[in-house]
Amino acid sequence: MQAQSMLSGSCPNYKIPSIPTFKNPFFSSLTSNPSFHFFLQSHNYVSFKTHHSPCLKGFLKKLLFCVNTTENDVFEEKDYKKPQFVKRKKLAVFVSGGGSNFKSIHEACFQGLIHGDIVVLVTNKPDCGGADYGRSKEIPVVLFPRPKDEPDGFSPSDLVAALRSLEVDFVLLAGYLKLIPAELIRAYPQSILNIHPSLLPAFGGKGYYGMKVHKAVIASGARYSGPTIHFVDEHYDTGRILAQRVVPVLANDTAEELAARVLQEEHQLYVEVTAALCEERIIWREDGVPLIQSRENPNEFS
Ligand SMILES: Nc1nc2c(c(=O)[nH]1)N[C@@H](CN(C=O)c1ccc(C(=O)N[C@@H](CCC(=O)O)C(=O)O)cc1)CN2
Ligand SMILES: NCC(=O)N[C@@H]1O[C@H](COP(=O)([O-])[O-])[C@@H](O)[C@H]1O
Repeated sequence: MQAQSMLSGSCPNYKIPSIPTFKNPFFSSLTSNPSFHFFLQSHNYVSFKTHHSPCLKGFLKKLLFCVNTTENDVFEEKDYKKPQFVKRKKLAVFVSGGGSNFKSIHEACFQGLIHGDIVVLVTNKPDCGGADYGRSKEIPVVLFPRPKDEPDGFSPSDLVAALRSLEVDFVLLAGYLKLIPAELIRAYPQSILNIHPSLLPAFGGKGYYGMKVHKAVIASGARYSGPTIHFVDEHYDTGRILAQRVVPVLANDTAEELAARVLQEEHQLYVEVTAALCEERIIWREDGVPLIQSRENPNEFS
């Protein structure tokens, strides 16, 4: 039996065919069914609990295969009587500056909006605002990369080992201004996100960071800008785009005014995306485009 795509949260790293599949009437029966919901099972788990109404029971058994399963792994119906659990995730955040995105994510974890915890802060600027905030919250602060001619700081292999020992699940770059080495990217495939303050692929790449981005946007005459969250690959800002928000660029905007408008959207967007990441609601389309599955309506993707 050919492995088929699945849509529940019970099997991460699954692939789905291109969007037309979601017009399949089965999906509407799944999500329109009032009994399909999930709730926070405990501090450690988010559970996807499906009260098996008759129409749902058979449907789930047919549908819920993962690409990475074989016939032997077909989930038995009994499996679906037990709620599907999602483990609380461990996050590493990388900063170089003020750390307002880091703070937004940390606060969202504390408020229960993100099913995860920040277990380490990594920075190349140990005296930056983000590092100060991390220390004030008793989050371990790690220096990376090791500055030239300085004994402190981690090498790439040290950093990977440290993240592994802390059981980090995902890495979030939030205003980090150094190139992430291939070693770390290999160690965390499809698990490193970055937020950039323009609508990539425009105004991205080497030299495009902080106010430089907003100045270039205004100078270009662009009428819209906004944050992009993308997966990180070996180059600056070329990884797969996961989410964007659009804000207007006003005729008399200064770079500072535009930066503030974009940053406000960044804070909301990074919390929403990190929440989806920690709830395993990121789904990879067959053509390699990552999508976010709606929490409220699992057959809706954005
Ligand atoms: N492997 C990757 N590493 C990083 C990425 C990425 O996409 N892949 N994103 C950056 C963040 N970023 C844009 O979002 C970015 C940061 C810095 C630069 C840049 O030109 N940096 C300067 C040095 C600046 C400094 O040290 O003050 C440079 O490399 O010359 C461009 C884009 C984080 N890492
Ligand atoms: N190219 C990377 C880049 O420019 N990142 C940008 O740095 C700022 C960090 O602010 P914060 O430290 O207050 O989160 C944010 O605007 C982020 O998009």
